[in-house]
Amino acid sequence: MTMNLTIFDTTLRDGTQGEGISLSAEDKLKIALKLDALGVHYIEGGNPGSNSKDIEFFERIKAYNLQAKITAFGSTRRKFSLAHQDANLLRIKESGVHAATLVGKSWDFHVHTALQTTLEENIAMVYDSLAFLKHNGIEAMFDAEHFFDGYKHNPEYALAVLRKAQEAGTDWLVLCDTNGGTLPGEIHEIVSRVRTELNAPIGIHTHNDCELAVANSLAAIQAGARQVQGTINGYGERCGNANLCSIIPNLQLKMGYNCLPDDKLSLLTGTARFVSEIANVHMPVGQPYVGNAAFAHKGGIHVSAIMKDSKTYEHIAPELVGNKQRILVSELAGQSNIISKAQELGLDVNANNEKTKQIMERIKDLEHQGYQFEGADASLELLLREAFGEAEEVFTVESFKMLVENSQGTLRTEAIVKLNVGGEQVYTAAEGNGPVNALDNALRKALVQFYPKIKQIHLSDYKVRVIDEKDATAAKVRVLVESTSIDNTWSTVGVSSNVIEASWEALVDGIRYALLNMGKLDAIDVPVTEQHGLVNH
Ligand SMILES: CC(=O)SCCNC(=O)CCNC(=O)[C@H](O)C(C)(C)COP(=O)(O)OP(=O)(O)OC[C@H]1O[C@@H](n2cnc3c(N)ncnc32)[C@H](O)[C@@H]1OP(=O)(O)O
Ligand SMILES: CC(=O)C(=O)O
Repeated sequence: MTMNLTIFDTTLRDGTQGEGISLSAEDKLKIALKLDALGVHYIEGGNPGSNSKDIEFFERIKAYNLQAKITAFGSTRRKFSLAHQDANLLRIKESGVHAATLVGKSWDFHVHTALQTTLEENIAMVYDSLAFLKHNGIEAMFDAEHFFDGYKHNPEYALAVLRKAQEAGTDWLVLCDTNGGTLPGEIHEIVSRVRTELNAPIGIHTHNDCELAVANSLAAIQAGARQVQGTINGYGERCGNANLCSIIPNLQLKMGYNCLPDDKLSLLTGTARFVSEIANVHMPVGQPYVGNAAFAHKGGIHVSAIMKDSKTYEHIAPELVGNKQRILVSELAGQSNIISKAQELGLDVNANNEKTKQIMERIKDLEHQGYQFEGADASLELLLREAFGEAEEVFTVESFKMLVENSQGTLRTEAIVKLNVGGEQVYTAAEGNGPVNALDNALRKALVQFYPKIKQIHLSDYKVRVIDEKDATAAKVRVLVESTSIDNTWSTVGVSSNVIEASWEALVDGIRYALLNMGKLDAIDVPVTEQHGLVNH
């Protein structure tokens, strides 16, 4: 029979202890709803004894009928005080949660150094605080902080703390590798020993300081732990917490445990990206399972095999976790990459096609010159469509000119562009707060009368990279431009030893791509004005 595991998400508590992560009560609500939809069992919402934002979260979340249990976090009572008078424990009770986690010391060194109290007083703090929760009808989890370090230094004391927590009626004993320095073999051995000594169900909470948080969580489960604590995308203090986006599919797809209902696992990628968006933290492309490149194939040999059977280079079907396969085209491409990409675009292509070989050579040559198409999907599409004769000529560029003038301390930048749109010549001038902005404005101004929909497009990112640094200011640069419309984002690339020219190339490709994809015809409904052929200012 498949074993059920309990997934405890602490993105909203331990995740926010990660550098650069700050969530408002509103952000926390949105993430909690997403986590609930994913099917996790516990959502640790924060620390009501810490700040009013968390108190607000616990108040507002009551309006929702969630499947997951919302839990509050706090620590054991302060030394030499009474649990029922402890401000932090009272805040937990007042938050109205039905489940709470208390962190307490299990390493004698910490008791002496951080708490500066006696080993006996710490044990009393653990007992009193957990008993307080139970007395108030709250499900209690004990996060035994630094348990593995504590066990290695003084196993009798570490186990005595757990025994006392169990005696207080604790529902879960959660063993924490707080400093993240323990190895998987040690975790397995220590969890196994704890299981022989105590009856309460065991949970695991690990940190990623040795890049082992996921491995350590799996080792604990193999040794009999039944609850895993972690965060979405591994956010957390220092190097982060255990990444649930890796732990859950490993446990469910590889080790045969039940973590989430089967139909929910496919929500994992969407959840990871949603949380990264709200937290405003860029996701590493290569993040396992849920990253953009987790199932992206670049090497020609890989793509050739993938086209025969995806299993040749994919450890699972990406759809199981809600991700998708991507084929990248670069100088490492073989014909298979081009064929696959072209097929995706609906172009008529086959391996015997001489054109495919020519395009491959052209892409390799352009990459050699400094272009990079794996990050410029739209430029690649234009290149392929042009090569297959399927790109309509929406406009051609006749010339452009830049003027940068410093007049009495005021900098003025103006761009003038000359285009040919359907046989008609258009000159436009526009100012901008810099050369790229001026070029962008002039280009749009020239085209908007033919294609009003370009008003919906804006430039959302602009990156410049120097390609051969040794040539200093004469070096070639690669410009990547990201453009966005209401429901789409695309990237284009330009390369030149002149940053203006590289930017112009990327800008023009960005607009051309948009016009081809929006459908040129639905834009011609605007009457042609007498302004055509004039210089607009
Ligand atoms: C491993 C973990 O991740 S544990 C969770 C860590 N998370 C956080 O700290 C975030 C939220 N924390 C906070 O908002 C604040 O630290 C608060 C509100 C909890 C406490 O704030 P303050 O009262 O100003 O104390 P401060 O943060 O400076 O120091 C912590 C105090 O708690 C004591 N303490 C630490 N752990 C425990 C514990 N398990 N049980 C009881 N007291 C503890 C410390 O000894 C220290 O007391 P001292 O001031 O007498 O030396
Ligand atoms: C409780 C906790 O976050 C830790 O020990 O790491």
